[in-house]
Amino acid sequence: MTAHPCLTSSSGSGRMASSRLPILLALVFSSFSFVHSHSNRVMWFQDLFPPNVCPINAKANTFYGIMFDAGSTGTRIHIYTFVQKSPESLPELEGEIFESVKPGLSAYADQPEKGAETVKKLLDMAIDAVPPHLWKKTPVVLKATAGLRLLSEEKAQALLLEVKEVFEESPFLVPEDSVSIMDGSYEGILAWITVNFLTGQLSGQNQHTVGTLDLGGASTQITFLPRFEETLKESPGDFLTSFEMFNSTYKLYTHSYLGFGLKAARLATLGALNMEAVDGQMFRSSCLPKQLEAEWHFGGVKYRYGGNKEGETGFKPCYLEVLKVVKGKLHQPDEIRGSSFYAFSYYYDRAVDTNLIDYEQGGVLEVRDFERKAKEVCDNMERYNSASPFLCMDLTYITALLKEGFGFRDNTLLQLTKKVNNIETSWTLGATFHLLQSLGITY
Ligand SMILES: O=c1[nH]cnc2c1ncn2[C@@H]1O[C@H](COP(=O)(O)OP(=O)(O)O)[C@@H](O)[C@H]1O
Ligand SMILES: [Ca+2]
Repeated sequence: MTAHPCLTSSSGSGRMASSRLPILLALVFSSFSFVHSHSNRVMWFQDLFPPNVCPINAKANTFYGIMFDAGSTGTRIHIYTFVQKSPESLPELEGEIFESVKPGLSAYADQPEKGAETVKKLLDMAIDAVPPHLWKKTPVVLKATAGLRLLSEEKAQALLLEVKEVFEESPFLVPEDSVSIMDGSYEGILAWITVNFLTGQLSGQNQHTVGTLDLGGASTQITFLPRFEETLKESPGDFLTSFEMFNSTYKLYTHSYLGFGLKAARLATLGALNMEAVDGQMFRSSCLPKQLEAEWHFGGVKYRYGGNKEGETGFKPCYLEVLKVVKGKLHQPDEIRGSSFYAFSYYYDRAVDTNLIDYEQGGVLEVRDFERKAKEVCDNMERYNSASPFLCMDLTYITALLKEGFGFRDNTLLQLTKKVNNIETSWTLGATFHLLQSLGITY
C-alpha cells in the first residue's frame, strides 16, 4: 500500500487520543465542489496537494469539521482536525476523533426525541474536543444512510427534525441542509475518495486507484474507476458518475443496493424483509442452529426467528436459501472479476469474528476464504454457538454476494481495512472535504 507522501506513520487509538497524531494529509479545498453541470456530473476537488511537497515549519492554525454518520446499525461522530500552517500553505488533515453508539437512529422511529438524544450525547464530545473560540466556525453535519431510507418519509423526517434542533441548540456552525438522508451513490463515491485519498492515490502522476466495497446493515455499495471502455458502455447510466480532480476527469462506477446490507439480507433470507406485519410469526432458516428460537430487533421491528428443527441445516441448504436473495439482482461488471478491492464495514467485522484477519491489522483475503469459513461455521454450528447465531448466514451471504451477486472470482483479492494511518475508512472523510469546501472554510 502506497501512503500519501505527506503522510507520516502514527500510533495510538482512533478515539479521543488521536486528535494530535502526526498525520499530515495535505489537500486543497479551493476547487473542491460538487457542480451538477449536467446529470451525473460532479466537479470534485481538483488540486490535491502536490506529491512530495509537504509544508513544514509553519505556524499551525487548527480547524475542525464534525460529520455524523447515521447508519442503520449505529450513529457515529467523526471530528476531523485540520491544520493550516501558513496562509499560503494548504490545509492538512491532522487526525480524527471517533465515537459511536448503537442502535442507529432508525431504531427510534417512534421516539424521534430519544433518537436525537443519542446524537446530542455524541455532540457533547465535540464540545470537549473543539476549543470554544472555534465552535462558531466548526460546521456540524449529519448524513443518514440506508436505515432512514427504509423508514416512511414521515418517520424519517421527524427524526431529522429533532436532530436539527439539537444542532441548532449547539454552539457549532449549522449549515443549510445540515441534516439529511444521503443519496446512495454519494455514499459509494465519498468512501472511494476517502480510501484513495488516504492511500495516496489521488495525487501525482502514477495513480492506481482502488475499488471499494462497503457492506452496511441495510445497504451495500460497490465503487471503482473503470479501466475498460466496455464497462462504461455496458453499465446502466445511473451507475456512472463523473467528477474532476487534478484537471482530470474521473468517471466512477458506483451503486448502492438498498436492502442488500448484511442485516437486511438476514431478513430477506428469512423471508421477513418488507413485511407489513410480522407480529408473532416465526421465521426459520437452514442457516441457523437447529434448536434456536429467538427474537431480533431491527429498524424498530421485532422478529421471531429460529432453526430448521426437523429439516436440513448447514452450508449447502443455507447457500441455496441465500442465493435466492442475490441471484440475478445485481449488475455484474466484467472487469472487476480480476481486480482487487478494498473492503470494510461488515466484510471486516465478520472476517475478524472468524479469525480470518486481525482486528487491528486487517489483511488481504481471497473471496474463497469467506466461502471456506462459511462452510466451516455452517457445518459445525454447535461449535460456534457462543458467537452470533447468524454467523453462518452472514458468512454465506457475504460469499454469495461476492460470487453470485457482483460476480467476483474465487481468487479475487480483498484488502480488508478499517483504518489507514489511524483514520477510519468511512465515507465521512470524503463528505467532510466536500462540506468544508462548500463553506469556503480554508482559513
Ligand atoms: O467509521 C467507521 N469505521 C469503520 N467501520 C464503520 C464505520 N462506520 C460504520 N462502520 C461499519 O459499518 C457497518 C454497519 O453499517 P451501517 O450501520 O453504517 O449500515 P448502513 O450503511 O447500511 O446504513 C458495521 O460493520 C460497522 O462496523
Ligand atoms: Ca454505513
